Amino acid sequence: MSDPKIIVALDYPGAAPALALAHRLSPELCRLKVGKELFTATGPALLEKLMKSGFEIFLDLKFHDIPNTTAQACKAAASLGVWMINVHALGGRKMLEAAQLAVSTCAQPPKLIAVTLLTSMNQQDISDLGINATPGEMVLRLAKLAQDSGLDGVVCSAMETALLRRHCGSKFSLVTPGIRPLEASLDDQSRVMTPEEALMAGSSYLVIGRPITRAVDPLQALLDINSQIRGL
Ligand SMILES: O=c1ccn([C@@H]2O[C@H](COP(=O)(O)O)[C@@H](O)[C@H]2O)c(=O)[nH]1
Repeated sequence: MSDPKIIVALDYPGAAPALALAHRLSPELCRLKVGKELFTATGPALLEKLMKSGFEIFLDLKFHDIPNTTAQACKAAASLGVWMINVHALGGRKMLEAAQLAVSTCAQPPKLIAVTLLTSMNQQDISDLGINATPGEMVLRLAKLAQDSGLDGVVCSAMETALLRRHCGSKFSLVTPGIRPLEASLDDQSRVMTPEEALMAGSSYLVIGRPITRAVDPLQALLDINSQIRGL
């Protein structure tokens, strides 16, 4: 089976545009991400349709709550048959361990990863929270916590990928949004890298939304990026 590196973020308000795009793409070229907007609008029914078309799904709901609530939410998400789910590392060790335990008891456990520091955030945003650390220091600390808690990987920016590869090893999944091809608009992202830079630094998977979904020809945009990263 192929292991496409690109995860296309289906950030749409409803099922119709998401399915229209999915029908133009193919599971050999990409995986798909369903996030808060689309899942809140459509629920599990859309996931079933996408999975029937052969796509592996990253269900990006970023659970962050007390341990019991997060664990039960992870169990419910895992039962949907998706490839990967996530929680916020800032929920802390007890929450992460509870989530991991809940997922591990499922018949077909999805990958479980933790969001470290959102790729939209920069040094000023961290300082505003009263945290005295650089993005790299904060991401490393949260990634180690996620790894110690038994998770499969983290969401980070590709700017931290090389650092995390050194400290967390080659098997830890590093899933990186904030990917922007050269000359693409940054939109609301702060810590960004190009697809080639991210994979050369050691990213496992690249989450890409608007540079593909808002392209005049989304399939061509995906094919272009796949050809830029071929062999990396
Ligand atoms: O730190 C994070 C965590 C999640 N995301 C999600 O990834 C995509 C990125 O979309 P673009 O259009 O390529 O900016 C989006 O669904 C976010 O919710 C993230 O960007 N950063």
